[in-house]
Amino acid sequence: MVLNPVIGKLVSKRVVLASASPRRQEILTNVGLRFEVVPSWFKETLEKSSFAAPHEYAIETAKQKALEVANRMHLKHLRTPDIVIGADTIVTVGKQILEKPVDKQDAYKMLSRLSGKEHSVFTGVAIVHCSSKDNHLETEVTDFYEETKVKFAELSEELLWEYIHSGEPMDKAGGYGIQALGGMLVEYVHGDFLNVVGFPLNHFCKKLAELYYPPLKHTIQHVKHDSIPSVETFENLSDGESDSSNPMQHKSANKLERNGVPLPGAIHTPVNSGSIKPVCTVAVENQSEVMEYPAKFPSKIVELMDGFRASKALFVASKLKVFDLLKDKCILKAVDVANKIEASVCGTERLLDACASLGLLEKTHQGYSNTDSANTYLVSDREYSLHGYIIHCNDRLWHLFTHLEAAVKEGTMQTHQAFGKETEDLFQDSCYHSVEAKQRFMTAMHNLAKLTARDVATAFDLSPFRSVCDLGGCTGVLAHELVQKYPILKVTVFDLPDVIANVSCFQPSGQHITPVMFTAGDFFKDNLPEADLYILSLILHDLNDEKINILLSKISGICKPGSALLLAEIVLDEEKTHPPRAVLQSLSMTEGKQRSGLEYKQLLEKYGFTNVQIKITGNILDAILGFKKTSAH
Ligand SMILES: O=c1[nH]cc([C@@H]2O[C@H](COP(=O)(O)OP(=O)(O)OP(=O)(O)O)[C@@H](O)[C@H]2O)c(=O)[nH]1
Repeated sequence: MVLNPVIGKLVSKRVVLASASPRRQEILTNVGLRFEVVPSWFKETLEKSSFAAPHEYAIETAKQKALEVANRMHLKHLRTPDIVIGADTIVTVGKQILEKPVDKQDAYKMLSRLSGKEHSVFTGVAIVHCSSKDNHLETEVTDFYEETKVKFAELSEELLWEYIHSGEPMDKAGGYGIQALGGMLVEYVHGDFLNVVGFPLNHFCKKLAELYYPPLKHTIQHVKHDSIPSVETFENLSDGESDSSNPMQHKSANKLERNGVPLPGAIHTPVNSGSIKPVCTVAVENQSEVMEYPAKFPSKIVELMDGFRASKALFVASKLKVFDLLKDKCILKAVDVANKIEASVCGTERLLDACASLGLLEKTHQGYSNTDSANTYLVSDREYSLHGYIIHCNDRLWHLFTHLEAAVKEGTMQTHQAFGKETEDLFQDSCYHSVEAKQRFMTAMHNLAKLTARDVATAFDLSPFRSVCDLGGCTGVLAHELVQKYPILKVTVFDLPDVIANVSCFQPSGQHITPVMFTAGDFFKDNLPEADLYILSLILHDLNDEKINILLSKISGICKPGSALLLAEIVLDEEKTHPPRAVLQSLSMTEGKQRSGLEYKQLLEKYGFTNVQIKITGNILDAILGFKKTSAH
């Protein structure tokens, strides 16, 4: 899933591959790039001896291929493409450059030259960004090359001719196809295999990442050197002002020149890491013109506009149990999935393609299969499955959010409008109306808790405590994490009788598991079990001030000095705009609210807890710990 964000940057662009090579088309299609193919008419006749090094020849040929297509498309009054990609692959052995053989005799000469030796394969790539100004085509070229070393075994005459007669060598640089029969001739490959096949995909993605996500000073520590930026890096960058689908807005971070004149702030790097040399049809421009670029593409907004479609595709695929069908490496065609889920073939195919585009499924010519992440999180019976929670999002939250406008206008939860029931009845109905619904809701909560419990349990040093009571601790996931980390702790989970009656099937098995105690009760009405550490995980944000007052007064009342209260909640930043997950949750208009770190501190202090510490875990839930005032305070 690391490549997708870079490739995704090109989704809204008209991309043209200026190549007739089916291998290049396949390599780029396989990673989800959408493009048109317009083979170049540029004749590969540049004078090789005029280039100082073979890779310069490959780069120049790639560039001319791409520019020929860009110019032709522009002149023919076809819509000017946004990006044209050209490539050229050559083989060098000694000082000789080998391209595609012209006939069998030529192939024979090439292959015998390569027999028993190591040679280099260079692919030059040009990424041409096009724009049309006053009907003039303007182009900016980013180019680079990749070298791979390949060693051939000694080839007998018989083998050589048999291979040539197979027909494979004729349209391939150096007279062989490493991806097919030619692979049998190869002893080793040092470097990028796909570069030999005709397109250095990894270097291409790095180049795109450089263009579309140049490192910013404050994010540099996230970018692994010499690697495609991680998803985290992309998110960081795309969330901020730096986000742009127009790489030309990042000139100062790239090596940019216009008509050979370095732009202000341009950084120069060694030639072989690629260079951007704009090729313009207009005269040298002055600086103010140079700085004029089209408005940046609103990728974040487009992503948000499409977000609801993506969510619903995930919900429906989960509801139809598509990921269950494709578990355990099962590969199915759309028609087979359609039969099993009793849906139309055309609809199923569109849904499966949508899931593939979202990185939830993989699509090959054999059919569709789960990605690793779908296997772990979307198959309904997996340990960390989010299936139950996704169904809850689909069946409940989705409907609530369709009434968001009214919710905002009225400032109230729209349960009645969405479901014809009041909130309390609805919860009872949807989550507990049948054994199955109860089980599903508890599984959803249980699995979500498994994702967060460890980080909450280890947020602070809890070794001074001897007994813990997790109020509303449901199936006891956090309780079990605590006894695992602090085996001498006596941990009690206190929850409603309906919940406690169903916790047994969620308990871990094994001889060495320290038991957790479960006590049924209502923390608003009943006496709380004694403990020197109380926990409220994901409780306070759902309660109104009155209920908070009842609960915190009660806990504070039974806490002895030195005892503590641990909250697990999402802590908002002080502007209350981050993290978005919590801010968006607030839109449900529950009677409670999300709070910032300062607000949690003040809340705990109000009920006699001091020395409040907050730990932002980096997980979904953060942790807040406050100690009951000792008499010295
Ligand atoms: O092991 C392999 N080595 C090379 C290839 C294919 O060889 C050609 C290289 O030729 P060129 O770069 O000139 O590209 P063309 O096919 O002529 O297409 P253009 O329209 O882009 O000029 C290339 O197709 C490689 O894929 C191979 O398949 N295996």
